[in-house]
Amino acid sequence: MKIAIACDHGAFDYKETIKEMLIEEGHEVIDCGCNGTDSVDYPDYGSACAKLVASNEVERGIVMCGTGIGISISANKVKGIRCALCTDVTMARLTREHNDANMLSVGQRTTGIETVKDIVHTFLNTPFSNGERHIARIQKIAELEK
Ligand SMILES: O=C[C@H](O)[C@H](O)[C@H](O)COP(=O)(O)O
Repeated sequence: MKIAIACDHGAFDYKETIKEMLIEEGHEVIDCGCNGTDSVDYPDYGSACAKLVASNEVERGIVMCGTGIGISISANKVKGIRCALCTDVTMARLTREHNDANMLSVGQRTTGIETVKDIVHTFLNTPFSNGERHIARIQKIAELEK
């Protein structure tokens, strides 16, 4: 799968770990930064990653910051993005099945790395349920963007 990944300084270590894991597993990863632990602004990186997803240059986006909150809010400002902040595997499964989330957000300061690895695998491997009620709700989200 072609995946874009981004973080701020608060999640640089996790971004590097998850990027390496995905590449080892055979995914193509586009790294949108940041590139170190010097303080940066998460909207810059969250939006860069989200634009690659929205333009279909990549299939999925994964973003990270201290909590995962700021960078997910930023990603969700880009039209067509459904970015889900997940703190456990159940949330990752349900956001794929119910929301057809195209981006995942996690927090380095809030969620352990082994849980994050499981969340990422679940997010990438769970298909959308295609349920009629879910499709109708996602269409309503899209209407809000008009
Ligand atoms: O939602 C925002 C993120 O958690 C940021 O990673 C966090 O606010 C950065 O905080 P600081 O600049 O104090 O490292």
